[in-house]
Amino acid sequence: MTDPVVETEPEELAVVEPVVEVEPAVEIEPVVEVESVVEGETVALPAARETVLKISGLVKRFDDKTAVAGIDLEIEAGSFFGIVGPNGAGKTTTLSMVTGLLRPDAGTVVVHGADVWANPVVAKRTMGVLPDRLRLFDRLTGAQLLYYSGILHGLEKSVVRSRSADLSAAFGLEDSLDRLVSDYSAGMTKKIAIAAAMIHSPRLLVLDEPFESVDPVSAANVIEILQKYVAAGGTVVMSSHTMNLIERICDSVAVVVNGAVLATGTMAEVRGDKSLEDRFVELAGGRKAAEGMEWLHKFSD
Ligand SMILES: Nc1ncnc2c1ncn2[C@@H]1O[C@H](COP(=O)(O)OP(=O)(O)OP(=O)(O)O)[C@@H](O)[C@H]1O
Repeated sequence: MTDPVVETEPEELAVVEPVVEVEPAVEIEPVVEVESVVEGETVALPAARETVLKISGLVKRFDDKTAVAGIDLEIEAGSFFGIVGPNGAGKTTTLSMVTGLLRPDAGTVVVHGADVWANPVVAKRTMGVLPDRLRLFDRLTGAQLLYYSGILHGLEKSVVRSRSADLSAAFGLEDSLDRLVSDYSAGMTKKIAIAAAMIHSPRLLVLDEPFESVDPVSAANVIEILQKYVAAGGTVVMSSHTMNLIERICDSVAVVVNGAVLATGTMAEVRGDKSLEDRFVELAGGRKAAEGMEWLHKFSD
């Protein structure tokens, strides 16, 4: 098969004035105040926020292994939602079914009213996805990957160019846009993949382990971009093993163990009076004592 020919103008991209602000997502009112009369007094009540993502009865089996055993979650617009769980808990399997990459055995996923499996074109239009294991077209340059991502989402070329410039500046990738993505470091690959997921300003970003391999300075940068996106009404759903990071940046969380949600709610509700890490370890079945490894303490030479 011949390599795809992509029309990009990297030189032009490089000279565009970089703007660090990422364009805000599709505008959604973050919190709506409504007037309500209670016993003669007028008080402001927060209106119910729109549900962006509704996961109902999601199940996935691989032969005799049940990876996801009936997950229900409802995520509101403007949430920064973290999914945490031990290795093999079913986080990636769940997010793959949410984003239309893996067909569920049972259950439904509805994104902004559109069923991901019954109405995939509409549902996927409102989503930006950072998949597990970075399934990217890595024989493209960074500029080409951003260009393709924008054009495939139906953006005008001029919009793709200006957003590519904004994103590459915001993610610190301006000097690497002409290099093949396959030659990027793990952290750079993650950043270009997140940038590609954001280029069409989706209402919902689903990010599987977005900060794995990303250095602390870049992570702080990416977090700031995501926080501004959420403040503008966008919604982030991300998985991570890094408890203090999730605790710091997410307002809501779900703890998934053995394919089931053991706790979900606001960060304060799930954490209680503990740290998220202690609560997580408690829900995940406690720490394992490292016994039976005495051979490791007697060196073979
Ligand atoms: N394609 C597959 N074929 C067979 N088993 C699979 C497949 N994908 C996942 N599994 C199994 O499903 C379970 C859940 O895996 P999953 O990758 O969703 O976990 P995870 O919570 O994302 O783990 P980690 O934190 O280690 O990435 C595991 O037992 C895994 O071995």
